[in-house]
Amino acid sequence: MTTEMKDSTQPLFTFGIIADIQYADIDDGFNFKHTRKRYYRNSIRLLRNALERWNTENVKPLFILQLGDIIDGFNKRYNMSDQSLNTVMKEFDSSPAEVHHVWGNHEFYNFSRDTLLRSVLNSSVDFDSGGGLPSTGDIYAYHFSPAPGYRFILLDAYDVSLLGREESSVQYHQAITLLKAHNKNEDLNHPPARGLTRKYFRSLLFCEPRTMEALTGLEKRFVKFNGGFSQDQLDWLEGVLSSADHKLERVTIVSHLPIHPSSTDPICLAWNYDELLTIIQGHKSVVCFMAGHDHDGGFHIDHSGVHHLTLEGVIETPPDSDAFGTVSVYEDRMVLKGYGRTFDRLLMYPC
Ligand SMILES: Nc1ncnc2c1ncn2[C@@H]1O[C@H](COP(=O)(O)OP(=O)(O)O)[C@@H](O)[C@H]1O
Repeated sequence: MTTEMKDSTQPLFTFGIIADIQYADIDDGFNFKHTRKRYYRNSIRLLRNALERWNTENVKPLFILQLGDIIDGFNKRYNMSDQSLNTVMKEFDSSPAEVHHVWGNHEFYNFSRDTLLRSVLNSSVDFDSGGGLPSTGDIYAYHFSPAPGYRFILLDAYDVSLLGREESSVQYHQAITLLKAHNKNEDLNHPPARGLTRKYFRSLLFCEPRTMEALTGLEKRFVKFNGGFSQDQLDWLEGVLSSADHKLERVTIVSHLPIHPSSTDPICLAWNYDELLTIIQGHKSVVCFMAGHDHDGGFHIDHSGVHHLTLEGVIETPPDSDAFGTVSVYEDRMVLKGYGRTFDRLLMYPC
């Protein structure tokens, strides 16, 4: 190989990914169902491990994607929200690259939407690449292009939600109407009836979509700790993706909530995941969708060849392990190098 020829093993660029740090200066605990241990103090040590790794990689990441739930909701109860956010952001000071922050439910347990928009967690302020924001001012979504031919889009999965929205807002009204139509429980964090198993569902392939959703447990997503994407945001996304198609870009979309039922426990899905899927499957530029929220992680390649990666959560990762990754971007693929609980994955672009 001559020196002029491009070395195909050398990535065009790399980036880091990490999800659900949920830091709090409190003793270890458990998730709601008491099935998973949560290591609240140690999560900052695992973030440190990730940053140390990214700082010592041969090819330093160009940016880091922090996929939401950076501090835990318990901070609010102990009046430690600002203090804990400062602690985590101090760790990020040693980041070798710019950090893009996604917002999850725990951001809204700690802060109002207005506060978040004015906070260090609003990375759109630094990285909006010109006209990148939806026209409605308080949707936290933007896109950026770290290298020619590549675009990343951050979505606001709590745009229509009971979390972070004023009760008088249109979005709150839409959220409560939708939730109550699907969830009859007094406590809206408690999911609606489970539905039947997937095995039984296979024999019922031809039933109505709504019945199918109930039977497969997809209705479980209608809980207060999830949210959805407004029509304004979907219209904006359509526009960004049409432009990316036109420019023959490779697009990766990120949100706190996963949008493919096969990439997560359905209790973690965005409410209108189906509308998102329809949009991204209609745009050939999209190669990958990354999310957090389901701490067990998940992965699926949909019928359009789009990769749906749900990253394992730091908060439920034992102190002797890790949960983060470095993604190397090539002309025909992305390669995820996972650490600890996070798997290595080859993400070939759809043809
Ligand atoms: N089955 C349930 N019934 C009632 N509340 C629940 C249920 N599952 C979760 N919650 C509540 O919803 C919120 C989010 O749940 P949690 O498991 O802590 O989510 P996360 O993974 O985002 O931390 C918490 O306040 C939790 O207590």
